[in-house]
Amino acid sequence: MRLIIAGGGTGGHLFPGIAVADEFLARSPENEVLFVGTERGIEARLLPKLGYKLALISASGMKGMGTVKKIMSAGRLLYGYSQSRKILKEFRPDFVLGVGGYASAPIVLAARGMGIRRFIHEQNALPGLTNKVLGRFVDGVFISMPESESFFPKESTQMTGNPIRKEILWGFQERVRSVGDTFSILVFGGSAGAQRVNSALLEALPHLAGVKGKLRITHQTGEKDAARVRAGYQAQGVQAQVLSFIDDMSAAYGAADLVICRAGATTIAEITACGKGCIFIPFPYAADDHQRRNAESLVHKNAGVMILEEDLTGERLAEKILELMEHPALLADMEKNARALAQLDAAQAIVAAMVTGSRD
Ligand SMILES: CC(=O)N[C@H]1[C@@H](OP(=O)(O)OP(=O)(O)OC[C@H]2O[C@@H](n3ccc(=O)[nH]c3=O)[C@H](O)[C@@H]2O)O[C@H](CO)[C@@H](O)[C@@H]1O
Repeated sequence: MRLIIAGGGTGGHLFPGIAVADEFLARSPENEVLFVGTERGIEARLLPKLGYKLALISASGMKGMGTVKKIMSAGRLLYGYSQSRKILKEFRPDFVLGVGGYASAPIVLAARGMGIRRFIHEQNALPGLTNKVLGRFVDGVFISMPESESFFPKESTQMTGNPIRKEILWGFQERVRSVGDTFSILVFGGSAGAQRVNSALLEALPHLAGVKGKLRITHQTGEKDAARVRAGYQAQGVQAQVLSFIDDMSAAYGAADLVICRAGATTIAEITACGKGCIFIPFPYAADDHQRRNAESLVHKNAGVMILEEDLTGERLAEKILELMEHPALLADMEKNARALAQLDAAQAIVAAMVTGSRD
């Protein structure tokens, strides 16, 4: 069988797609997967390294744009639609899965026009514009959080969870925690890094001076901020491994006693799968403030704590870190509650539903 996985742009859309692709290929040596995305998305950088084929189409978003840009964007989507028809004719997939991001729209709609079975997966508590529209034109909608159910047709929507890459699932079983008197913190700001989170950490360091010898920090900054953040740690004499992107998230989660991060949906799914205590700092400008909703789904179950950006100061962040460092029982509770929310079989459920054509 052949499957097209369309969409991406950011890691939060792409990585669940990769988890589904791995599961689909594991089912039969005859199965084939083709990804479809844009040259600007993270897919163009990552998929070739992983050995996946990627076809590029033209697409861009429209939300929040002026009239001229909207017209240009509509033109790109139309062109993307005709490119998608060509890809579908050549690859002849049995089904198409849109994983969100604007690149999924042209191909899912072209699949509809050609009578090819098509599905979408929504990672967030509040769906993005692309998926809200596509939900009406697909055979099945897979959701990750119950909060998004009401945005899609009831009869074709299935709660599966958010697929997690196998290396992260396996890493969870092999995780290594800090030994002795050290405390490991993993800081990352979603797939692109987050300048505001980076600054907050640097601002927190003076308030953590009393424990700085115990801290082992791994900090992902995003491409543009690595040098500044590295210099910030050095200036304050705090040991930290500063990276622009972390390729091996499994090891990074495994080693962490505490995670400090944004609240992208795929991050949230991984935190639950790995059972990590977490301080979430939602990105306040994500569409419809969906990161806050994502974080709340854990915070309301005492499976994480949240600091909103409007309340974020170095001092506040340091206070939370110290509280969790000094009260391991609080952290252990959070870990247990996070793990209870994990849905570890999302990739299997999605592939099973697509292959059998039935909701299971
Ligand atoms: C600003 C914005 O709108 N971001 C959205 C985007 O976030 P973003 O792309 O940041 O996605 P998530 O936070 O959900 O996931 C990040 C993914 O990147 C991986 N990772 C991250 C850092 C790193 O160095 N290495 C690495 O591999 C993580 O393990 C995870 O798999 O898509 C998510 C899923 O639709 C949304 O919930 C987010 O709101």
